[in-house]
Amino acid sequence: MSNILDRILATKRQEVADRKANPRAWPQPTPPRGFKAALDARAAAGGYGLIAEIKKASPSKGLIRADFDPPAHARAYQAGGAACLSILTDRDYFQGHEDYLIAARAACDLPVLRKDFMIDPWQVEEARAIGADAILIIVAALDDGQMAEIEAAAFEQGMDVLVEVHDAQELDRALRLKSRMIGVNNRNLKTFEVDVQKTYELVARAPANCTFVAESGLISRGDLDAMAEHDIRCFLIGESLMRQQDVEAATRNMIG
Ligand SMILES: O=P(O)(O)OC[C@@H](O)[C@@H](O)c1c[nH]c2ccccc12
Repeated sequence: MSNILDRILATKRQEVADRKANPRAWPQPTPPRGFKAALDARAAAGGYGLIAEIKKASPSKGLIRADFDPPAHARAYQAGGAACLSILTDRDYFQGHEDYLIAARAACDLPVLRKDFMIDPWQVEEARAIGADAILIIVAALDDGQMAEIEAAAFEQGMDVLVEVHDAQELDRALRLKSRMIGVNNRNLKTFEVDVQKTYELVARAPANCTFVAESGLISRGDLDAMAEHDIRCFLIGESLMRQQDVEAATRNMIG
């Protein structure tokens, strides 16, 4: 039985093959905006470093936001105090699009993570070409050699890398890479189960010199304050902000 992550990766392999065969031409992007530096600056100043996600839909929740407007959401997140953006570009499972990233990034000054399933360094070049300032490496999706190759491609383009893990074994593998920006996804991508305890479990095993990001299932200011007691100050939040009519106010209430 294949799980949802396996299905997504199978679709992605086909998509990448099609894109390589019919590449789009992109305008020259502006230089990378420091993604990790923006997060670290907020945490160092005693605040919360928020990666606010622009997500229309997901395989676990279906449609999340009907009046989906990436540039407006980008401006609202920035005005509400977010440090960075995460923008889903996967079409088949998240109703994302690379044009959403281009439009959202042009509408604000925040560094942007291309949230997609990276399986090939070719996608890293494409990510930079559309303006991404950081990419995601999902440890559960790749072997060590693939991860290192994708990371090297990103660094070569001046981008940061968020390395995403879900258990202690994946964290050990993540720490063999060079990036010191580690995300714990509280959602298991194979079952969709969400358990914020994952963050608490793994923060204890992460080295002090890394930017540690708690991801998924964070709903309230209280969730963040509880994590801050454990020195977790950076967060990736999508659904709970995207569901609010007033995204700017919701963002400010979450981290202000
Ligand atoms: O919407 P949430 O529960 O706040 O979660 C955001 C983000 O963590 C989630 O979208 C995510 C984390 N890692 C991923 C990998 C692929 C797709 C999506 C994700």
